[in-house]
This record gives sequence, C-alpha cells and structure tokens, in this order.
Amino acid sequence: MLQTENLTFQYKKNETIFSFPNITLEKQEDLLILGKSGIGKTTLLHLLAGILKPTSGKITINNVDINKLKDHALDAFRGKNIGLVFQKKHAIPSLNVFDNLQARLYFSKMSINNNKIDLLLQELGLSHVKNSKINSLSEGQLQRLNIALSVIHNPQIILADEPTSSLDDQNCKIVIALLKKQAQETQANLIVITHDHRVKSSFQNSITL
Ligand SMILES: Nc1ncnc2c1ncn2[C@@H]1O[C@H](COP(=O)(O)OP(=O)(O)OP(=O)(O)O)[C@@H](O)[C@H]1O
Repeated sequence: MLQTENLTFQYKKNETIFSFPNITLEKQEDLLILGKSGIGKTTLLHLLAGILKPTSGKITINNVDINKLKDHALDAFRGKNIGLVFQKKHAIPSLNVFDNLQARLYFSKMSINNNKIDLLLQELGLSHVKNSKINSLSEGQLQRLNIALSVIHNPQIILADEPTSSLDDQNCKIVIALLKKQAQETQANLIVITHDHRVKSSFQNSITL
C-alpha cells in the first residue's frame, strides 16, 4: 500500500515548487501518471522511489514513512520493495543478460532462482539472448531487460517511467501485460508514467499533473 500526503519538491531555492496531488493506492491497485512535458512526472516517481527527498509532505509505503529511514535503511528498503523501470540503463555491461538477473537477486538479498530467471526471459522474449553481452542488445531488448531487472525480485511497488517508449506494438503489449501480471502475482502496486496512447486503456486509475 502506498500513500502520499501534501507532497512538494523544489530542486533549488528560487526555482519552481512542484506540488503533487495526494495519492492513496491499496494493495495491488495501479496508477497511470499523465501530464505535459516538464510538469514533474519523473520528479514524482523519484520521490516515490526515495531517490529524491520531498521538500515537505510524507510518503508511506507499507506503513513505512520512507523519508524517516536513514540512507542505508532506505537503500535496503528500496532494494527489497521497489522495482524501478527507468529509461537509463540498469544492466551491468560486463555481465551477460542471465548473470545480470542473478546479480539483481543477489543485491536484493533474495535466493537465486534460475528457473524464475529463465521463465521471465521467456515471457519477455529474451531467452535467445540470455548469454549475450549487454552492448550487443537492441534498444527494445535493453528496454525489456530493464523491466526484467526491475521485477525479478518481486517488489511491492513497481515504478515505470515510459516503459514502452522504444517498443513496437507487439512488444508494447508484452511489456504492459508482463508488468500487470507481475504486479498481480505479488499483489504489488504498479505506477506508470506514459505519453503512450497504446498503454492508457490498460489502466483503470489515472492522475494528470
Ligand atoms: N536534477 C534537476 N535539477 C534541476 N531541475 C530539474 C532536475 N531534474 C528535472 N528538473 C526540472 O524539473 C522539471 C520537471 O522535470 P520532470 O523530468 O519531472 O518532468 P516530466 O513531467 O517527467 O517531463 P517529461 O514528460 O518531459 O519527461 C523540468 O523543468 C526539469 O528541467
């Protein structure tokens, strides 16, 4: 469960103060965040992930006030409970696809389950590149690997920033279906930022900033 109250954020003094609507998501509820470019959608996602600290207001995830956690505890909380699907690359370039997923489980202090990794790679159409190095993957394959890396540890909150932006129609469907399936299986909240019209019909709840 996720709740925000009176959240504001300012990057620097004398710059824009972003003020966000309150969000309450019960277990397994999903949310689409819409709004024009520059309005603060990614900023909100970074606040929810604990990457940025709010200027004022409160974020509660599974009854934990995340901004009361010390840095180390927040890192551990994020590693265990949050899956981030961001546009920047997540993967470790010196490892192949499969080993990246093993490393992700290791860093989340989860038991390494090779069958789960294989199943996820299969669902995302990445089985044939499981032994490939990261720099040999296409943009679309990298995007799907980012998603695999974000959900392999069964996070309670999945935060996705434009997860389908570089995907063709078929892979767009696969990715949204996979994110929703993952969220359903683990009763997680799925929060997605998108400009992609193909995605909107898959979500019941949305807010426009
Ligand atoms: N690290 C930063 N320091 C200062 N300003 C920033 C920083 N990151 C973002 N901003 C500014 O904050 C505003 C909101 O950025 P944000 O990325 O949250 O918008 P967005 O709604 O996600 O936009 P888009 O849809 O284009 O990705 C922008 O004007 C941006 O330039």
